[in-house]
Amino acid sequence: MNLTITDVRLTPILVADPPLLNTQGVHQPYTPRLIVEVETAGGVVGVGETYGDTKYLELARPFAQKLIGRQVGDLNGLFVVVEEVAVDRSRVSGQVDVGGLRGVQTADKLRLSVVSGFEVACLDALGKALGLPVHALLGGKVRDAVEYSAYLFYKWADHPEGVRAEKDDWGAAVDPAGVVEQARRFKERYGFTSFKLKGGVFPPEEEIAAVRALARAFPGHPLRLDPNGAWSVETSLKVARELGEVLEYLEDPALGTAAMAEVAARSGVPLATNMCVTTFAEIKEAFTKDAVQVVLSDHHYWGGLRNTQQLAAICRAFGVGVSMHSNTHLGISLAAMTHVASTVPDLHHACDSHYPWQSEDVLTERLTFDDGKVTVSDAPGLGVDLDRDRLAVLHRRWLEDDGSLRERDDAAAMRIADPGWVTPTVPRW
Ligand SMILES: O=C([O-])C(=O)C[C@H](O)[C@@H](O)C(=O)[O-]
Ligand SMILES: [Mg+2]
Repeated sequence: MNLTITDVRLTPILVADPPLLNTQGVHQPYTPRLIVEVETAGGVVGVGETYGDTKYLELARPFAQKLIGRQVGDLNGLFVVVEEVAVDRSRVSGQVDVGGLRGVQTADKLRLSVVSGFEVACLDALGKALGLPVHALLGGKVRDAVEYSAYLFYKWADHPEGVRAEKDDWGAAVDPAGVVEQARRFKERYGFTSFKLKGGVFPPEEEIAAVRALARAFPGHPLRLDPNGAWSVETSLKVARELGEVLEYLEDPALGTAAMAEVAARSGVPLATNMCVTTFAEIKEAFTKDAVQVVLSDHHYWGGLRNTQQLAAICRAFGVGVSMHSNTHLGISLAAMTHVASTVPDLHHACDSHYPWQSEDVLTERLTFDDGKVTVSDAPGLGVDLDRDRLAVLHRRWLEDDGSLRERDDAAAMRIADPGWVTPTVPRW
């Protein structure tokens, strides 16, 4: 079996996204993703998916060229080769800014975010070539299904008038009643039993009221609130006092390890993060200061499925919980998340996924949630098939875009509705 990589195809696409609100603004009507295909001399094709903004494409293109002639099973080599690709320094700030819903922005992290799409594609190809599911290549599943939580968002019924968009059927959710209604639908449609509300949108009192309404409507169900670091330490402590009884955890209430450590020390509520621990380099300080009790991994920016397993092992050693974060993603990534999550022994919290918000996909068959869970596929590779016609349609949308949607920019999308909008400084409350 010849496992030499002979071709790597990169297809940037724009996928429909509803008007979901977060502390920065609102989601654009279409968001960029990159689909990676790795083909071997034996004719096997593996697929991966990652961020599709220009800064990722700029790295992915030269990286793809360097992989031709290498072995698809040389996963460690991906991390060596990517170091040879220069990162445009103007693309990284080295800071956690409020635009960084995913934490610090570094050259390494940019590279890892690109590698992850290729690592998944290589694992898919390797699995298909060997007749083994990706979870087997990762050491084997320890569960047959992976549980996800309902990812609730404040949202408008529609994107601003005059903006080209796909219509969704979720309606508006801008108050406690709307949030509860959205949660009911999530439960009805997918069977989710835990709920996460994306906060940092309205003043904390309104978000506290929404979580209380959820607690009344779904007694005993795990609840989370995530304002993406929008609150001060004092506000975080107030919310923790008011909601401590009903929250499974509070996610990134305040920005940065020092602030998180203070909130953790002064409140009894467990804190989760996908903002202050987003790289291996950030682990030591955060764990030493006991700043977080749950790390929400994301294989995209941690550098793939095997790095996610390494993160889980470190968390285990420190008695810190692990679960998964998600941004807008398609079925390839949901399959990848499910494979890796199935191999992590102590996964004690339902993982996040935006997938229910994505009405479009590039697969011949969408993945489904049953009782809030995705069944772990035992088919070779990821167990998904690319729909080339759909891929072409979504790529055409990217080609035809004048450039305004090719970079995800929630603040710019908000300015269409509210021309005076500027990305809020933090703490916002
Ligand atoms: O858990 C989180 O912090 C996120 O999911 C960040 C995301 O960027 C989310 O807020 C979004 O896409 O609006
Ligand atoms: Mg978060």
